Amino acid sequence: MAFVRVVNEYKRYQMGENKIVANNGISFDINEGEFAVILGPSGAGKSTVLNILGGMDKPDEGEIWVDGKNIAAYSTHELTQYRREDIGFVFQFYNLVPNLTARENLELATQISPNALDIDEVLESVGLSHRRDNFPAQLSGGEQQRVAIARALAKNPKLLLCDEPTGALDLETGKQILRLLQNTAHETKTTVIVITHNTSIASMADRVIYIHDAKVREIVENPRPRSVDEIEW
Ligand SMILES: Nc1ncnc2c1ncn2[C@@H]1O[C@H](COP(=O)(O)OP(=O)(O)OP(=O)(O)O)[C@@H](O)[C@H]1O
Repeated sequence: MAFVRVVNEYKRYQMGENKIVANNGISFDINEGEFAVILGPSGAGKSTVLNILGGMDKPDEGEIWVDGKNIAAYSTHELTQYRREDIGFVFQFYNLVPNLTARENLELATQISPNALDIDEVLESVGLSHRRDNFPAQLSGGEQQRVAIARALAKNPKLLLCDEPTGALDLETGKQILRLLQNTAHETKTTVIVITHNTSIASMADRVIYIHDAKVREIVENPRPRSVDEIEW
């Protein structure tokens, strides 16, 4: 079985009189160690999928298999543990704790995870050893996003989930972040899932899942993903 398998997943929101179908029978597979991109326009249902994969929300129907376990059937307690131990999350606006240094931000995250990696090694792997004692406000946007990625990776998660990770960055810095995420998947075998509406990223991915109007429209497997330097923006 694939490392991630989403089977016929539905999520609906009641908004007053209206029912919004955010995910309408979503199914896809992602293999371990893949750099996967979920692509679609605003409102297509991408964040809903990511939040469900991250255990922050539950589907109304369907199965969500991660590493052989159906998290859709998890209790609240099991989901809390899943979020703590198995999931690394990277957001568009970094969400670092402003009064903690880069290193302390990692320390905080690893305190709740039993599988944590060595913080200094992880900071080195994202090229930030020399900035470890700096506070977020003393770092550039790209450096802050690197700290956020390091913080997520330091937990040694099964899935690294990224919500528009380059959305707040300029082109060159965004490319560096994508390079880091692609390398992370291919070199450490961490499964990385990025949601974005930036179609340029598609050719870098091992797998692209196109979502439109709450449904999967197409899934493209890419046996020869490009490096970020080969991509036309
Ligand atoms: N908590 C919620 N309550 C009500 N409606 C919601 C909720 N979360 C999402 N929706 C709705 O579900 C639909 C899908 O939203 P979602 O955020 O998953 O899309 P998206 O593809 O991630 O969009 P974007 O790229 O703009 O973030 C939208 O119509 C949105 O308004």
